Amino acid sequence: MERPGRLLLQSELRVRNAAYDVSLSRSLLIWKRRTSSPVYHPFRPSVCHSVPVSEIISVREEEEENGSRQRDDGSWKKIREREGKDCRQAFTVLYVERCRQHRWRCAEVTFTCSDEAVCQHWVSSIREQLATSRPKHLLVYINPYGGKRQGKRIYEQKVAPLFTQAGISTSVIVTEYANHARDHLKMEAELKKFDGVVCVGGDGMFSEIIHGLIWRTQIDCGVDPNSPEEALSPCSLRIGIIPAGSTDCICFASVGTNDPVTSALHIIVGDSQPLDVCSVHHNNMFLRYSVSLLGYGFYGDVLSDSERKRWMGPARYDFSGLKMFLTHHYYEGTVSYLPAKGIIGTPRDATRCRSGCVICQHNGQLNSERSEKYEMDEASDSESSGEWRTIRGKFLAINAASMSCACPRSPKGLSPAAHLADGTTDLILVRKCSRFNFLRHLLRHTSKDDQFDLTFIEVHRVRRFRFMPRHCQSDSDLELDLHENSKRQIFSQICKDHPACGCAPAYSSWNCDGEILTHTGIDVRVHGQLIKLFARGIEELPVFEDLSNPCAI
Ligand SMILES: CCCCCCCCCCCCC/C=C/[C@@H](O)[C@H](COP(=O)(O)O)NC(=O)CCCCC
Ligand SMILES: Nc1ncnc2c1ncn2[C@@H]1O[C@H](COP(=O)(O)OP(=O)(O)O)[C@@H](O)[C@H]1O
Ligand SMILES: [Ca+2]
Repeated sequence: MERPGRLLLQSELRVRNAAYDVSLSRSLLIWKRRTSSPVYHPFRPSVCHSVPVSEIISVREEEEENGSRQRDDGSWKKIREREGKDCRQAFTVLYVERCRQHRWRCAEVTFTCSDEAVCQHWVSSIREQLATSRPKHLLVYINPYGGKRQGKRIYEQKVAPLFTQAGISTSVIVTEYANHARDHLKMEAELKKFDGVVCVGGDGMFSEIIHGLIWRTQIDCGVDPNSPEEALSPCSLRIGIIPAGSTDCICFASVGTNDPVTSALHIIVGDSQPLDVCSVHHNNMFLRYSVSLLGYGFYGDVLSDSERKRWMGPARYDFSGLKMFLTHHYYEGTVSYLPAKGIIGTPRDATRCRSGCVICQHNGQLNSERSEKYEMDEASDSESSGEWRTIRGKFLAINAASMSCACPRSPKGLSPAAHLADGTTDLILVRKCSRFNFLRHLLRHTSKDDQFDLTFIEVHRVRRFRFMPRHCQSDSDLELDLHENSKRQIFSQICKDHPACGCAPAYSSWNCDGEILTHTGIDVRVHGQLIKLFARGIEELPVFEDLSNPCAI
């Protein structure tokens, strides 16, 4: 916890029936019970509370009317009788309170004092401190169709009242069809009017939002969004995610929980978390962006199968997950990748990306220096200097995790040590193995055991990678392979159209943040810290009492 710093204001105020020394600095609001209070008890330790100013949600004056007080929002609150006759003026501070499992809730404390001018001075001083980096106008998109179809209700009941309390104005659009939000952001939205965009939905809905926003930013900055070699311009508007989808992995991996109230509070206090974005191209043609999982094989098949079972809601993933595990398809192809050099951290680290992550800061800085130095073409430079590595094989899954991909199904995620904003993605290759071994790997996503500590798994931290399915390889490659497996190749082509015959298909599809890609051969490049979320990364859970707590001083 921060030290208080220079005091802006200090008064004796009352909380309920007790006198408190209350102080405000740029960083902290502290209220400490005075020992001279009439209700002071010698055997009870003095009570001291402190709240970082950055975690104050709002402050409101309690207005007096007919002997009782009325809140700014119109609800009635009897303060006078409770607090003694000399206490006439009151204000209430709403602030963030931490609960279990990274959840935040809104707590409040009402201060009273006899002097109206003092009271107003407090309210205006606190409001002044809240003025920085907080959103005032937000553009909200709600997907009424995602998850359990509760997006609209979640927003109206849990989020909108908090935005109102915090004095945030909103423009709300309930989407009417897929890609409505994306196209509105691309072509219509008056972005200058807003301080941020809010996405109410799942990972697929978030994907729509970033596609609209990144595209629009590139057009506004004169950057060609189609070119795989262009350095993309970062988006200035932050994005808030109110989880209302099926997996909500982007929210879970950046906040630590899928809880609409917690997300709303991170938006209100104006948190900022940069995020890496991968661009995906096919033959120099832009396909999509991805921030969490790009998965071929197992996760691609689960997604394709589950889309046909949307009526099941989020349970569709469990059904299709089990089905695809039993199907046990493997796919052949070539993966080439450009290892991330000069960075700190590896995918096998014990350290995790947490709030204020120093690895993201260090590597983020390195990436921006690199892109200034080598603006030309990093990829072809490195290709000629032989930095690319190539692996050919049979894979059950090829996954690129640009963040941990933690979610309620797998609380540590697909790549537990991946970072939100280090400019890299973790490329996980699961080679063909027995069902039993694949199950061991999958089960380790849900336990403490290392899912990479298996002979058929390899993981690399990369800046760029390419995948080419075997049947799309060059003629010379194909000639070599034909001798080895010509029969299978012919059958698998046929069997893609006739799955009933029981042969394995030749191709899977890519699961790109929960959306299916139409092409299998792809070129993926990480753009470090391209977007920003209203989040602060997962907070470290307190292990022992913080000795720098100002209340202990
Ligand atoms: C037999 C025990 C198996 C346990 C395996 C658990 C592994 C789960 C890892 C899940 C990683 C999820 C990565 C996130 C993907 C989402 O982007 C995507 C779309 O989300 P949404 O739009 O909110 O629906 N979700 C999925 O692809 C679901 C994958 C589920 C796999 C079982
Ligand atoms: N009004 C709408 N009707 C139908 N589909 C929509 C609508 N709005 C958004 N979508 C699409 O719904 C899909 C799933 O959305 P998402 O919010 O991610 O839910 P889920 O997590 O359940 O997949 C996304 O592909 C998104 O483009
Ligand atoms: Ca990353």
